[in-house]
Parts: sequence; C-alpha cells; structure tokens
Amino acid sequence: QVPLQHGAHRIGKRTDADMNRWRDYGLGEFIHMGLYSILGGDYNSMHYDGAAEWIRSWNKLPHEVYDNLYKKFDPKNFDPEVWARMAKNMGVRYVTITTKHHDGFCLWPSKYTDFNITKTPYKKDMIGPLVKAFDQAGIDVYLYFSVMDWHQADWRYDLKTVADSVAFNRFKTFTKNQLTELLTLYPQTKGLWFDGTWDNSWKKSGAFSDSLDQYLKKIHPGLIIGSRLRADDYGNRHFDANGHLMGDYEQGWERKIPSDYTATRGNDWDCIMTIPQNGWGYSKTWMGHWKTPYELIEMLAKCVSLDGNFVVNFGPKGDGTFRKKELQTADSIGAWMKVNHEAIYNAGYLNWTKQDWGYYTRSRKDGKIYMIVFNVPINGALKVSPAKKEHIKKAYLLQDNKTLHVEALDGNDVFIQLEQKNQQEPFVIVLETGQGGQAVEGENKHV
Ligand SMILES: COc1ccc([C@H]2[C@H](O)[C@H](O)[C@H](C)N2C)cc1
Repeated sequence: QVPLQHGAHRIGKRTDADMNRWRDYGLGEFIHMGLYSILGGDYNSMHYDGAAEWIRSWNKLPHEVYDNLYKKFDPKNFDPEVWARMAKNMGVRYVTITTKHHDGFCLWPSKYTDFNITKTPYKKDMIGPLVKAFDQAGIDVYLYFSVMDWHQADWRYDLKTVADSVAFNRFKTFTKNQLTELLTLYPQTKGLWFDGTWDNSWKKSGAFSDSLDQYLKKIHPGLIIGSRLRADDYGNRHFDANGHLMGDYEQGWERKIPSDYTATRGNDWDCIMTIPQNGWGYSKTWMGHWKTPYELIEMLAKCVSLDGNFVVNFGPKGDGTFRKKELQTADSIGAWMKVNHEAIYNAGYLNWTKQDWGYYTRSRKDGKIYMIVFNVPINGALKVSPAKKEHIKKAYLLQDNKTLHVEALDGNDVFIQLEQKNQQEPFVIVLETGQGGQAVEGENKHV
C-alpha cells in the first residue's frame, strides 16, 4: 500500500440512501446541448468527422467564428416539458445535462463569465427550467460540467512555469465558484458529472480535486460525484495508486461496457452510450452505424446484469428540438420498458453462469430473478444453471404471466421450453426459486 494524502477515502461502495437510489436507476439519459448544436458538425458546407461537440478544435473552423456563435444561440423551440416528457416516456430515472462543455459556454446565467446564455438572443436560463421539469417528472437531475474550459485565459493544459501555476490557481477559484453557483441555483441537483479532467494541469492538482470534492459534498450533502473528478497524489485518475476507486461510482465506461462482472471490480458504475458510433452533440449527418433500439436494449440489459446503469445520449438541435430518429429511439425503448421495466429497475447482478440466450438480473427488492432473452436457440429450450442449492420452482413470461414448462436436466440444470420460437423482440421470463430439491419433476423417466 502506497501512503496517499489524496487517494480514495472510502474503500468499497457508498451505501447511503442517495447512492442506493442511484444504484437502482437502471436506465438514464444524457443530453448534450450547446453552441456546437447550432453547427451540427458542419461548417462552410464541410463536415467535421470528429465528435460534433468538439468542432471548435477542427482546424477548418477559426476559434473566433465558433466563439461568436453565442450571438446566434436561440433555441426558439426549446420546451423543457417536452424534454422531460420524452425522458419519462422512455422510462429513464436520471438525466445528465450539459451546463458547460469544453468550449466554456454556460447554459445558465453565471456571474463568473459573460460567456453565458444571458448574452445570447435567447437570454433565458435553460438549466433552471430543465431541472424543474425533470424534477417534477420524477426524474433525478445530474449536471455535466467540463473542468477544461477553452474560453478561460487561465486554463492550462500543463503547469510548466510559476506563471502557469498562478494562472491555474485563478482558474481553480473560477471553477469552484461556478460549481458553488450551480449547486446554489439548482439545489434539486442530485450529482455532478465532471469531464475534461485528463490533462496534466489537473493530474497535478490532486490535492485541489480532493478538497473540491469534499467542499461540494459539504455544501450539498448526499451529492453524487463519479470517478472523473479526482486525481491522487501521483496524478492517477479513477483508481488511486493502491487500486481503490476515487469517486462514488466508476465513470470510465464511455461507449463501452464491462465484459463480465470481474471487470466491474465490484464497484458501482454506469455506461454512457451514443446512438451513432461516436459524437455527443447534434450532428446533421451522422456517420456510420446508428444503433437500433434492440441493440440499445441489449446494452441496457447487459449493464444491469453486471450491476451497472445504462445512459443513452441525445443531442438536440440548435433550435431545442430532437431529431426524429432520436424521438423514435426514445419511443421504442420506452415501449419495451413499459412491459419489462421490472427486470431493469432496482435490479442487478446474479451470480449464475451466463448463457447464450441473454442476461439474468435479480431484483434488489424481492430477489426475483429475470431472464432477459435476446437469442432464442433453434430448439426453443433455454438452458438455466442455477447456483448450487437454488432451484427453480416456476417460470413464466413477464408480459402475460404465461407459465413455461421447466424440464429438469442433470444436476441442478433445467431447460425452460418456449412454446413459440418466433419472438419478434427481446422478452423477459420470471423465475421463482426456492431452496431444497428440484421442485420440477423431470421428464427423463423413459419407460
Ligand atoms: C477521446 O477523448 C474524449 C472523448 C469524449 C469526450 C467528452 C465528449 O465530448 C462528451 O462530452 C463525453 C461525455 N465526454 C467524455 C472528451 C474527450
């Protein structure tokens, strides 16, 4: 064990009520809205093939052109109630909204920089109405905040000189002030989602990141902050020099999902996912593959089966509306969730052997076991190998309570026989288990 001043201060999961609520969300939504939403990944009829919210870093787009976009920022068709209803219908239980991305433009009336929404034709605060609308819809709100701020002269990528450190100290104060402002203006906020913390300047600021974390939780008890904020004494991020997670959950799963339970190291975590291959802000022409609702539902099932949450990103247009394909995706996921949310909400990992047909989840409320089936085998028989001493008493389809035939196999295994094999969409089987002998009579007594 390396002695650390600014490593993890808690070993293992956070287990207070706020964090238990976070752990049970299952499904979340990310929303990226900013000046980049105006361009939609294009400029001068050229398409930037990087992530649309990074277009300012494109050498074809002069910084002052991008930074003057605030003069055009006017989401005329923005309606926070519409955004909240869309999220509610999709079945999400938490949403993370960008307040300030790397470009430094603030979607709230910050008094620490003029580069904010009050200076735009739109003038009004967007964050307040969104927090209120989501809160009223019963969806918990988290605020995304980029530490890296390309608009601030005191931002530094690295600290090479005394002058760098003097400037960066001013920047740290600016950052602390803006975060205090956000938590004061929007007290319903449940957590902060930090980004832009990978540069050396921040890696060298482990002590500050530690004190900032503690300060924010002091002024906002229960606040949830993931592992993207902190750096330890040696500049390690997410995990300190002793391999302990610094943060209330692991925040490293960006467009990727742990391969198995071991890869989660037993921590809380969530995966944030774009619907296109990459790109978080609105992009007019989406390059590459657009994930279907079933692909996203399978990712959701896999995340929950590994004790994580799954967060789907949406990039509204500069006018404040969502593109049709995003609305359709939200709708499809919502339709599936309406029928199957029991297998997702308040559910998590089950230590049974993973089978090819799909994923197990187990309710944290009543221990009920769910099979989320994506791949029906040719013979329509779904293999289940319960853990020792756990036996299946009953199996039925969640959508219509139809009981399914369970055939005992060798040992503790069973086949669950599907009647029809032409399911058109992912479906859920509920298993009721008990201790003691296999409750189901085997058919294997051949006379
Ligand atoms: C590869 O380096 C990256 C990738 C994504 C990001 C940002 C995206 O712009 C988006 O905000 C995502 C949540 N974040 C990690 C930053 C740096």
